[in-house]
Amino acid sequence: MTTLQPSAPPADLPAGSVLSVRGLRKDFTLHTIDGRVVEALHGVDLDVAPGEHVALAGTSGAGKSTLLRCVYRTYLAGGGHIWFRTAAGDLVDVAALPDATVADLRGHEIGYVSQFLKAQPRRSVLTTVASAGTARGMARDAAREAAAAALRQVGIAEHLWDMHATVLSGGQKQRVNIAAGTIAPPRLLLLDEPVSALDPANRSAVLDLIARLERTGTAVLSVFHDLDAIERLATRVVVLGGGRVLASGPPEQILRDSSLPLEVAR
Ligand SMILES: Nc1ncnc2c1ncn2[C@@H]1O[C@H](COP(=O)(O)OP(=O)(O)OP(=O)(O)O)[C@@H](O)[C@H]1O
Repeated sequence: MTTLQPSAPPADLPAGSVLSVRGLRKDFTLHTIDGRVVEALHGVDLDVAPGEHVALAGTSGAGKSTLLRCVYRTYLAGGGHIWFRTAAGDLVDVAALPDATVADLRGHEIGYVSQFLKAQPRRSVLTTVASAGTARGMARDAAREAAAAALRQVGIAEHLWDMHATVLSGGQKQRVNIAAGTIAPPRLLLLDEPVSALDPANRSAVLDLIARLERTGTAVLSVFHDLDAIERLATRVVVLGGGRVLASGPPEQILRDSSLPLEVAR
């Protein structure tokens, strides 16, 4: 994978932010359709502070998932910077870091939970969650204890813990996924529709867990297709449209602004 050229962080980034995205651009070239270019992000700026939960909103195709994937470096940015403040206090540009450093950050400081669990074959539910903890530096026994607590919290019954995660239902997998993604809370948690397959009771348990993480200082950048979840959890909503930031503000203001292109369900 290639990387952009590293550069020094600008002096005017907010002092306390965990994440400061500046001028982020991303295009996709569709080689199978005559090299057509899809312009997904056109120069996005946003900041997330510790304990802050920034929810991305906007119509389908606005660039929300692409933004999360650029921050996690699943996609390489086409331009701009993704400044991340590490636990050691260094500001690093995720868009320009070597792959090995990105892998290390993912292991310890930046978590990503999508709507799908990538379950390893023949690995039990408890081991799936515990190994996410050991990957973040927890001792084996502590990770198994924390995994049990996280599974209880998201309502996965004990008789399921020794089953292979691959055989669970969609909603069960999604809850195992969130337990694994939050077992050792990262400094920055990226959430891409983490409750899309859940019934109301389980959804509520997962939202409680995310709220608790925020109170312990985890910075969250999320996509929820659900106005309730945004109202309950977000401290700020950033509305994207056509790959640009259209508006940013507190949920109570943004979600009631009928002039904004929001696409969320009640
Ligand atoms: N891997 C890809 N290859 C080509 N185009 C892509 C790719 N990923 C995203 N896009 C395009 O980038 C644009 C933004 O997509 P993205 O998935 O970020 O939107 P979104 O706001 O998350 O939408 P939704 O709410 O429907 O999930 C869309 O036009 C999409 O087709």
